[in-house]
Amino acid sequence: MSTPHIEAKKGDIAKTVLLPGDPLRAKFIADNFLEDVKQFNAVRNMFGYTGKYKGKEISVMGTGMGIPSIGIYSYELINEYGVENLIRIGSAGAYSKDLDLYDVVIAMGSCSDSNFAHQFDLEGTFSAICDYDLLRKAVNVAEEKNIDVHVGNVFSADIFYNQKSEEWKKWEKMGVLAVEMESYGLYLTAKANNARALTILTISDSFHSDKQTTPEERQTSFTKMMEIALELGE
Ligand SMILES: Nc1nc(Cl)c2ncn([C@@H]3O[C@H](CO)[C@@H](O)[C@H]3O)c2n1
Repeated sequence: MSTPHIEAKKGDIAKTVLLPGDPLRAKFIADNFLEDVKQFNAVRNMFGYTGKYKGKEISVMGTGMGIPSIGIYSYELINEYGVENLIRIGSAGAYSKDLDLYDVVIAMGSCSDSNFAHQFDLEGTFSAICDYDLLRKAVNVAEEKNIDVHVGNVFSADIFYNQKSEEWKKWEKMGVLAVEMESYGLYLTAKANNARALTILTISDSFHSDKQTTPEERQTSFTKMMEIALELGE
């Protein structure tokens, strides 16, 4: 079997899947953390792998950047391959001045300027939230590993280079911790298709300083969020 975007056979993908935006980060995780690794996807170079972490089966696959892209992959993983737990691990920009580079943020909720929710034709605004059990497990794992985590709202943007350069300050005033570009699409797709989802982010940029991480660091470091997410396999 296959889908328009994933060439895996039924049974190739574990019930829990880590979802970095960058397929090369998926390869990094497979190469450095998993055993008995099998690659299940290379369509459009959106690499996907299944292996074992501490004896438990888990998969990792890139999603690409943006809500449309993660909307495609999360929908097919849930509905064609029976994936139950979808855990995005990615980078984000800090809106909150309390966040430093490499801090870990867990997105309890996700705001957006996306139209992705229009498909559900709701008379009102749907609150995109993570799965509570996954959130609770992730916070417990972080405490056990002495990893500080910031849990709260994020902004899932459709635009990276926003011409309204001061727009982010309005979201900061509402207590939004950070900005990324996928969690909103993941949370809506998971809720609408009876799956569980969580987003764990590492701060790679800040709106309060010019400090930046390099693309190479973004691809290979950020291991704290990986270590938390890998423990969430069932
Ligand atoms: N809008 C936006 N802004 C900032 Cl400051 C970001 N820092 C990291 N990302 C994430 O990294 C990619 C963009 O570089 C996206 O997948 C997004 O999720 C960011 N996305």
